Amino acid sequence: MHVVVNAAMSADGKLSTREREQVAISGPDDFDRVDALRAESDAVMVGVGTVLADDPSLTVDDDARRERRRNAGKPENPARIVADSRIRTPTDARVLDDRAETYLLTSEAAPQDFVAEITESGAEVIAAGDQRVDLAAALAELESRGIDRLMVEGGGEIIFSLFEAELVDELSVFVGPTVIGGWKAPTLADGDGFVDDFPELSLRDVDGVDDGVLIRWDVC
Ligand SMILES: NC(=O)C1=CN([C@@H]2O[C@H](COP(=O)(O)OP(=O)(O)OC[C@H]3O[C@@H](n4cnc5c(N)ncnc54)[C@H](O)[C@@H]3O)[C@@H](O)[C@H]2O)C=CC1
Ligand SMILES: Nc1nc(O)c(N)c(N[C@@H]2O[C@H](COP(=O)(O)O)[C@@H](O)[C@H]2O)n1
Repeated sequence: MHVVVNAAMSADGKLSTREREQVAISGPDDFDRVDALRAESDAVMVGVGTVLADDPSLTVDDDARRERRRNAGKPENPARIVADSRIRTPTDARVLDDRAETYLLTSEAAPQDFVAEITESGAEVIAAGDQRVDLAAALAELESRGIDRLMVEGGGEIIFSLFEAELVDELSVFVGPTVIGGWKAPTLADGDGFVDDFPELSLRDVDGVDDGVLIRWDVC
């Protein structure tokens, strides 16, 4: 499986505010690039923190891109994946609507009545890990279901865990023309953080997009 992490951060490295409210950091050209990246992916993944904060749809906006997917024999939207160890995804979350297939990655600690409720909402539950989602095992399970190209949109906690598990192949970051600030505002990689064995990145390219910069790295 090829895993691409894509996110937008402020010039000071924040993904959103200390209140975890969504901020449009990207401009129109970057949002369009993100839409194209979604359309090229088999699935788009977020952590449940992002579902609770943003209630994203994770679908492809552009009609022509959806039509191209249909013409290629694919579902019009990529599958949606939420890492949600104990099932905190609300049953009325947009990721559970019928516009795309949805997988919830959970752990053995997920209450069985929640599993039943979420399955009834139409999502497929994949349990991997005791207390937290074992991302390597869950991604291997997704690969066996035909997901070869995975785009991860965040947030900071799930991005850190994917780097920690050495599962990221590519990182693209849009650095936008704004300053958010705040010790408690989420950053690109939160979690426990590394103290050594830092993941190394190899610069692929840098482009001016909107009033910011798009930086793309391969993970070494
Ligand atoms: N600017 C951008 O591009 C983006 C910004 N955001 C922002 O990020 C914030 C949400 O980020 P976070 O709070 O960090 O939440 P997150 O979206 O990274 O989800 C973290 C949650 O995922 C679950 N999880 C299950 N297994 C896990 C594992 N192995 N490792 C880590 N987490 C696991 C846990 O419940 C954990 O609390 C929101 O404020 C949202 O607006 C989110 C996505 C993109
Ligand atoms: N690429 C990007 N730029 C920003 O400025 C952002 N705030 C985000 N946020 C991500 O996009 C998701 C919203 O998805 P929908 O448009 O509702 O499908 C949000 O949940 C974050 O993952 N991304």
